[in-house]
Amino acid sequence: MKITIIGTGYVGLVTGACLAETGNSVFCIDVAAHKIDLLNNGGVPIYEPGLQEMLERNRAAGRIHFSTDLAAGAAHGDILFIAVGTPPDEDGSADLQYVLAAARNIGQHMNGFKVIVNKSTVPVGTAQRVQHAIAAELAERAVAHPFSVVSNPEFLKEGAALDDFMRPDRIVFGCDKDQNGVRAAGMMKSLYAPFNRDHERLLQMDVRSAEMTKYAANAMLATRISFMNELANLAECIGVDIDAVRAGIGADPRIGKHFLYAGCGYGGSCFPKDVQALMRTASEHDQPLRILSAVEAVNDAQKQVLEQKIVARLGADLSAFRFAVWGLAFKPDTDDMREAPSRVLIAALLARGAKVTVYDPIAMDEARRVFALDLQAEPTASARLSFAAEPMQAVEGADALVVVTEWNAFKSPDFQLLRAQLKTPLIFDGRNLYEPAAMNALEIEYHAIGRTDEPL
Ligand SMILES: NC(=O)c1ccc[n+]([C@@H]2O[C@H](COP(=O)([O-])OP(=O)(O)OC[C@H]3O[C@@H](n4cnc5c(N)ncnc54)[C@H](O)[C@@H]3O)[C@@H](O)[C@H]2O)c1
Ligand SMILES: O=c1ccn([C@@H]2O[C@H](COP(=O)(O)OP(=O)(O)O[C@H]3O[C@H](CO)[C@@H](O)[C@H](O)[C@H]3O)[C@@H](O)[C@H]2O)c(=O)[nH]1
Repeated sequence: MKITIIGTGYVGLVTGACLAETGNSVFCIDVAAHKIDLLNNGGVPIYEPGLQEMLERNRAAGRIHFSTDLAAGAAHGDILFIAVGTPPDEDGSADLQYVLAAARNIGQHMNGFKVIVNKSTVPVGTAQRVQHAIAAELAERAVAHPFSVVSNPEFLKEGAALDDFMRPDRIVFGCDKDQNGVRAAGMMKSLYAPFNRDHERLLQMDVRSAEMTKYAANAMLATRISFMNELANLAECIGVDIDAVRAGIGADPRIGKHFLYAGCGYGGSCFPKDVQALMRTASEHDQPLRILSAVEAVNDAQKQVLEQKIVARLGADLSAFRFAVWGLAFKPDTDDMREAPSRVLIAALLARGAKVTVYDPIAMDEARRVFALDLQAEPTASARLSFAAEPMQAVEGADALVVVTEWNAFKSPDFQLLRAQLKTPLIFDGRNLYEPAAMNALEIEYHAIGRTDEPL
């Protein structure tokens, strides 16, 4: 099929690559000319495992093209995916300006029957707004091309995006019941057939329910994490190991063992903004979601837990100390630092006068960009932040190591070397990577999340 993807970010680029991989002719559009130039020169603007290779393969086969030409994009695809950002507005609601701009562009240039698919995460009712935006442009042009707007939210996780897309748990899509909607549903089923070989993955529903499903999924996952983080904080006070509790409750299939890890808070471009947007929708309808208010408040507090542990151990004035920080991305296997807990921690340490040396296996370029912005008004703090070329270099002569992201490379370091490199054998671990008993044996003082130092 002929497919156009509008927006070549994490979702658009992965969607485009995977649909090209299954043989479709894919045209990717973005307003950011530098991204399109990079893609046309063989580069990839984001880090996502396997993406570079998949794009190369499909580019060589002539199945994927990149352009800033919206008119050509609107003409190319029978199915047009909108995969642009929906960042939080000032009041927490999803900012739909990019989605509606893409819709207007489609209306200005479409040239026949089109299926327009909302892939972006958008509030209930957005498909209708997209529909009106396109219809208004068609009316302006005095043409009457038929079209249908479909909701097809995306559930991929960064760092595992290709696998999630190629082998999805489910593909949710919502279509209208009118003639164009039925035609659109048929085209969606054909497009996704290669990802639905067992005939169990496609979940068709009405448009509004599909829109809501995305927010419900992220809100449920965020709730699990805040629940575990709050229990972890209690566990520390009463001599309980949260990791043992996780194993114990996770064995119940009604709870499940996945996505139950306590840590230093959830980040990323999705959970924080989607929890906020759903709360906003709820309060607009006078149905406040009290659980989600708590989920958000717990997460904001959890991002400060490492700082609190450091202050409890070393004092409020940290100007005599230098900290090594391992992990900057909001999770492993991505370069994405949007809402990353590392940013909250590093800002707090610098504000308390500390020196900080950071290391991340992939996100170093992004970190330089992000901290240049975060610290632009604070040159003295900025001067106390340095970037290491490898993990042990960050640790050398540091007063403590703080682990913020659970990259594989941090899971089994040479502990003897680590101990020797640190000025003080002191670790604060926001991701519970190490065994407290083993740290005891190595005479490393170890502070983790919700764990005791009792040998297991
Ligand atoms: N990142 C994820 O893991 C993930 C997963 C599932 C769903 N989502 C949702 O998907 C959407 C996109 O997220 P993302 O992380 O890919 O965003 P992103 O910021 O990485 O990419 C968005 C892209 O859209 C482009 N763009 C903006 N306006 C445009 C326009 N009018 N025409 C063409 N291009 C335009 C931007 O230049 C940018 O390259 C969001 O709604 C997000 O909530 C994200
Ligand atoms: O047990 C866990 C699991 C995750 N996290 C944290 O939660 C955040 C989000 O992680 P993850 O969900 O793996 O990454 P995302 O790429 O943000 O993916 C989420 O957000 C996407 C965008 O909406 C959805 O498509 C995905 O299904 C959903 O998992 C990260 O900071 C993790 O460190 C924990 O603290 N404990």
